[in-house]
Amino acid sequence: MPLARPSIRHFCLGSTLTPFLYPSLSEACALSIARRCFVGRRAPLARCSSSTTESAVSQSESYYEQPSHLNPTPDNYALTPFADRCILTVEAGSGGHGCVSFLREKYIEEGPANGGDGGSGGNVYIQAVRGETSLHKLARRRLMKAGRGRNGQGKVKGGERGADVLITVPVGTIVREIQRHDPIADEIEEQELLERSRGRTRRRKPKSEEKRAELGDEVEQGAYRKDKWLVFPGMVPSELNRLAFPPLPPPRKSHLAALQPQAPMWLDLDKHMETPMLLAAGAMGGLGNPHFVTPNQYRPMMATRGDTGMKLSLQLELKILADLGLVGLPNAGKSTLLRALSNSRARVGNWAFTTLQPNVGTVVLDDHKGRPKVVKRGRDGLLRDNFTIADVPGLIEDAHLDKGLGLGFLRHVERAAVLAFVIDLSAGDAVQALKLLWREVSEYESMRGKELNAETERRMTERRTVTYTPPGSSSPPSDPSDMIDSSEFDTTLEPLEFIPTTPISAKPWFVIATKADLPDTQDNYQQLHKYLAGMNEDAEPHPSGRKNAWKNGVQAVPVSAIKAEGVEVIPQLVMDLLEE
Ligand SMILES: Nc1nc2c(ncn2[C@@H]2O[C@H](COP(=O)(O)OP(=O)(O)OP(=O)(O)O)[C@@H](O)[C@H]2O)c(=O)[nH]1
Ligand SMILES: [Mg+2]
Repeated sequence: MPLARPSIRHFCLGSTLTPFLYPSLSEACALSIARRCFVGRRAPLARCSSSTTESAVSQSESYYEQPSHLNPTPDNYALTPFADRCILTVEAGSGGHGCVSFLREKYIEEGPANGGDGGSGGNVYIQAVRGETSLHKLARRRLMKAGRGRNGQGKVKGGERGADVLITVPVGTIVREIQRHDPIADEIEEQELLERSRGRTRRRKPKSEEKRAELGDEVEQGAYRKDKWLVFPGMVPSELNRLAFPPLPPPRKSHLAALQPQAPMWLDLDKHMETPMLLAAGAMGGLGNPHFVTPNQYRPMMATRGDTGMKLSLQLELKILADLGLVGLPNAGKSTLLRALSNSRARVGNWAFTTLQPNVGTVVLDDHKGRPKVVKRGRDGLLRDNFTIADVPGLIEDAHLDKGLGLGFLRHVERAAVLAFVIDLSAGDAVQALKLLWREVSEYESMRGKELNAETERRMTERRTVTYTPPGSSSPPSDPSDMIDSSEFDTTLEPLEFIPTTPISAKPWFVIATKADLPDTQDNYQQLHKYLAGMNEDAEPHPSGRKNAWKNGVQAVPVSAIKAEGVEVIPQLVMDLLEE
């Protein structure tokens, strides 16, 4: 399909009309722009004389025809792989097995037990880091598994610890637990239930066999369990039947397990993390045969197997945390604006839905090349030298009914501190366009509000611990062999529930009126300006129709993104609004 380029013929007329982008129209705006203008700013790129000459016409015409950074050909863009949702199964490492071994030396035929303990399994950590921008790598991997501990060896050599894994995610990722299978936690719970049913309120410390023998207690006998015990290699079944097994040692958890987030896990990683955070601690290794030496059994022929690591099925969702979110109809010029303000190479094309995934650009306020600095401090009191902008796919009328690309992408601007409504002055009534955008944004807000209520209700009724239930059964399995492999975890991807943030309508916002270089756009801008002035003076209601909506001197900035005219005022405006 041939790609439609903008018709250029009449553009030149517009550009001659906008040497300073409507200074006479908006005294207030011009004043504020002048106030915000940086000292030593570069002159606007194209300043035309008021008289339209032949040469000016042809110059302007060639300006629009010449591909440039701001007027790129549709194939001039950088597309980074992107995914903002994924399901990930993480598995903590299983413990290595204990070892059954005996000292054998010259003249010591039947030496004492000297089997080492198994190493513990590797841990799974998560870290939100600034450089990451997408979850696509995790979406492809689907399973992250920590290393298994090595088995113990003779001469009381303990097994090596399993390798840890680190999951790095972009800042702004929300992690929610879907399912959990923790065999040791289940075992501990089962034992506690058993003890409670026997009428013991407090767990008694198990006495050692020696102590019991001293006290004349009957020594408890355990039984052989294939999933728990390891016996001396080469032992035949008849020997195994004669072997007296001690009671199984109580289930053990790594001391690191106390640092794990409580179940059900819900993490909002909205800050850069200097150190990783533990998600799942590795399981303990098995005990070597010296642990089972008793006065009666000098050479125990058994050791325990390492514990199985816990498995977690997690849902990850990225909600980009940009300072400024661009909201606009398709083809309004959002991506061009992003290119004009940052070094982004977002795709630009003269058709709707050129942008299909969010783009984030960084506006450098001071590039150490003599460019004026916007002097503003962030909330932490530090001088800010940049801010980020998120450009998302365009919204259309009835997007809340899933038309166009729906409202899903609004979640990327939902957490932005400031919103900019990008309105195309050449595409009909700007006021109507602004109202339409706000209508869709309010629909999104009410949708999220309902989700929040449902989520609060759900959390109130939900049990604190999450247990794994195999498909088709209503109660958790009692036999560990019933436990199902992680590959059978339910991996349906539902949108994550609402995380309470500032309502969108309560965020500071302003309007960027684009394509101000085109002819016959001044009237449209004037109408928009009048409407916003009326709204600021309470003569007009807020376009969202909400009560506590923000309207603290909303401005409309006329710009020509394609020529980078008028965009210089945006950084200072955003920095001022970021302080609101
Ligand atoms: N004359 C003029 N044309 C512009 C301006 N800004 C953008 N355009 C043109 O408008 C068309 C659409 O621009 P985009 O930046 O792709 O618009 P968008 O809002 O990102 O569109 P979607 O990604 O589809 O939502 C392109 O042909 C741009 O060259 C402007 O300030 N003046
Ligand atoms: Mg775009």
